[in-house]
Amino acid sequence: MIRNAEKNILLLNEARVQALEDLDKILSEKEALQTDLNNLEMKLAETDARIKVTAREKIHVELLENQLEKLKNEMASNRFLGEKHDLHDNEEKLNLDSVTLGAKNSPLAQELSTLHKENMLLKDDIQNLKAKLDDVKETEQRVLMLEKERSILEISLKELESKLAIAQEDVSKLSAVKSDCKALSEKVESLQGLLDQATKQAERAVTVLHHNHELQRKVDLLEASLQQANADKFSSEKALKYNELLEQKVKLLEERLQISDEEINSHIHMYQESVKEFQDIVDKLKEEIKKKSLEETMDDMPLEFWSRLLLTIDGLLLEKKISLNDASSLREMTWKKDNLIRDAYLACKGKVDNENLSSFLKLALSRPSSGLNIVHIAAEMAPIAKVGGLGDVVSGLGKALQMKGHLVEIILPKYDCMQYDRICDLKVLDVALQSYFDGQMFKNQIWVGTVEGLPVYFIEPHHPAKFFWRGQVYGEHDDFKRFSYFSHAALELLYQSGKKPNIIHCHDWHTAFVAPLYWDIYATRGFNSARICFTCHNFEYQGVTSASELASCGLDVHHLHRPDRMQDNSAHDKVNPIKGAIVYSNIVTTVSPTYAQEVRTTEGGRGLQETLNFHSKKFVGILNGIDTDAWNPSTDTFLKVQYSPDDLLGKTQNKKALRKDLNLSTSEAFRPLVGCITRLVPQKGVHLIRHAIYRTLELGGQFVLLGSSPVPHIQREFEGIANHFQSDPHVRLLLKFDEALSHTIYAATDMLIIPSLFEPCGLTQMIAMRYGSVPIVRSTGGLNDSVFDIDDDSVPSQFRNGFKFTRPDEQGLSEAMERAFNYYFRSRESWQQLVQKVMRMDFGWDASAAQYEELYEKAVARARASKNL
Ligand SMILES: Nc1ncnc2c1ncn2[C@@H]1O[C@H](COP(=O)(O)OP(=O)(O)O)[C@@H](O)[C@H]1O
Repeated sequence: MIRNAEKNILLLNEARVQALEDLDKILSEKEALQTDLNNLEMKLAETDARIKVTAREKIHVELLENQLEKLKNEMASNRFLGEKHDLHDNEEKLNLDSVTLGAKNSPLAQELSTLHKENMLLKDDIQNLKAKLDDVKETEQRVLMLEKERSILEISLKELESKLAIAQEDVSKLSAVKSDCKALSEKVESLQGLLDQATKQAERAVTVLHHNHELQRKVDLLEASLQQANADKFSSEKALKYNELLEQKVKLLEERLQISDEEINSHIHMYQESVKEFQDIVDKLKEEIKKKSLEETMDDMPLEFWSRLLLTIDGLLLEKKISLNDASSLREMTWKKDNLIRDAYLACKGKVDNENLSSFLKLALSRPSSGLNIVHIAAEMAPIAKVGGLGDVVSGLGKALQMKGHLVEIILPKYDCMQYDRICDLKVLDVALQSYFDGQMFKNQIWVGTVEGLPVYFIEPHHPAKFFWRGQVYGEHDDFKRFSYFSHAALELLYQSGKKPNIIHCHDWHTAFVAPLYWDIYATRGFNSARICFTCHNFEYQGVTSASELASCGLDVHHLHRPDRMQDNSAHDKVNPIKGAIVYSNIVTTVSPTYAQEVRTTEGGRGLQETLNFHSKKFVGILNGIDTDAWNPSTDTFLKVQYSPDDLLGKTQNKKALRKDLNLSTSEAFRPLVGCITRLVPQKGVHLIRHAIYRTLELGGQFVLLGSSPVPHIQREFEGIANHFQSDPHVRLLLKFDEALSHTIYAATDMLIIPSLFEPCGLTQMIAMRYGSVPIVRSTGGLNDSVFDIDDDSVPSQFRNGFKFTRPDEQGLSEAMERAFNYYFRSRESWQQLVQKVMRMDFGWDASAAQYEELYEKAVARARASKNL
């Protein structure tokens, strides 16, 4: 296997070299063609110039021809006049004229003919140039073709490179297996040594045994002689003495025999011991190998494989190629990562089409499973459709739950503006899902693919309003319609595919409709296996709208437009989707414990405090995590140099590189670089961000802001500040959304500023810490739960990781910034220790996912208990 992989790598390398050579050739050909093209373009320019001269000469010729025509006319009129005037005078004039004309005519005719000739020549030239022009066009087409070929080659080169990367991964796996093998063979070798030793001892024992036999034979002989001697005992004195001697000898020999017997026994014992030891080790090894092979079969396929398999099964079911029973058995096997289904799928070469469908189906088995089936219905998912933290949560939490053995599936709208290159194996299913909206049924195309190893369903509505063909995720005038439509279609998909999820998890107001739709419409149709979990990522956005709008997605307005259901607590003629989800869900969460407290107060609840307090038993705050694979400075490919807490040199190099890229002064390497990565909305404390820029300059630092605003006046204000600092050596404002740049800023900065007025959770402070950028934050919401002040003695020192301020004003922020700068300038060593400490803190999803898991399990258990009653 190793050799094959190595061979494959060699082949890939050769192919890569070949492709590079081809590319070089094409490039040099292209260069030659480019020079030809340049020459031809020059000739063309020359020809143009000549054509212009020719045109000018042609005009000249035309002028002369006009003159000639005039003269001829004059001659004719003279002839006419001659009829009226005196003949003599006329003859004289005529002679005179003809002389003049003769004098004028002959050089003119000559000039005319030369011009004519020239004209002809020029015409020929033009023809030639046209032909050359055609050649040039042809060459251009060839260049275009070559460029196409080049891009095809570049694509195949990229493919080869990615294959190479996979092969290299295989090699690294193989090298791990190799080292295991090495360890095993070392063990076998030592066992072999033991065995050799034992064999030698056994051989020695056998020799001793032989020797003993020899002695025994001699003893026997001596005994015979003794008997003989005894017989002759009385015959002679000599014989007596000889007898005594012999007896002594026999005694001696017997003693020796006994010793040698003991020796043999001890050798045999030792031999038996070492054989036993050998057997034990062999048994242990067998056990280890068995365990390893079991582990390998569990882990040998990436999660991606299982997700793809799952989507294949769902596709077959939706396309009605397999029965619901078969589908659920196969889904369960996939969910349990069953070897049988894996092998069958691989045997079908990773394709389950009509031909091998029946053999694949034979594998249908049903076994009970311990994990839950969790379906997230959301408007965002990182990295394909991310606007803010919600996208990160859907994929981060989904991956963590998948790792814990649950079957996690995601349903998203199929936006036109997704990052399609991050979706694997995207394909459309041969099924048209019908869903209700505005009194009619509409067709939906269902797409499937995997994102970050998670199975994802994309719903593409065939609705004339083209709901998800808007070039953006949110911010459309008809968002309420778009997302209530999607919520309904998502439930319809689950219902029609016959799935029986344990948990349906919806997020924010965009999919909050799922809760009332599920309980009022779908549960009454028998689709009631699930419990609903609703997470509100920000209570500022509630999707409040006129009550009548609710009817479009099939909900009953009269039934829901009530104070205890969906009626908005402030605008009584309106409905509030978030309130509906709080009322209708089994579990309601928000994204940090502090924020969960804040929204239950009048100041923080945005009108929902009473509803939340009423439903407080099912309401809890769980701090979000971050995706530590996606946010990892030691593997981050967006960075110039990767680094880790044990090797911070890379961080310095990233700082230098960013300063250079942004044209900031690099003269003092130690000058602190402060960053801010944010949506520029009032929630984020825009006036404090502005203040932080000026304060940083006063404190001797540099400032980089990456952010954009959906609020026009804020965007304009920051454009003004950006222009003001356009060529400043210490401040740069980048007013856009740029994922790659955000990674480089986290890596380059020494501190990150987050002066939010309120912050449900906030991810930037956790990402910043992972990249060694110390957070300066306002103590609110999730910032309060994840950042602990360096100077706060009430917190154990190992948890202190940043600088916090309470009052949301300039003075509060300035004070925290000053403390941070003082800490930075006081001692490089202690700052570095702080950087290392914050980088090592665990902000992964594991702990938070475990809390969600517990909530889900409790809700499912309650549901089971109530069914059994
Ligand atoms: N201009 C930007 N360019 C790139 N990424 C950004 C930008 N602004 C914010 N982000 C990213 O969006 C996420 C913000 O999440 P969070 O702190 O929860 O704020 P919110 O969800 O309120 O916008 C982070 O991953 C952050 O890196």
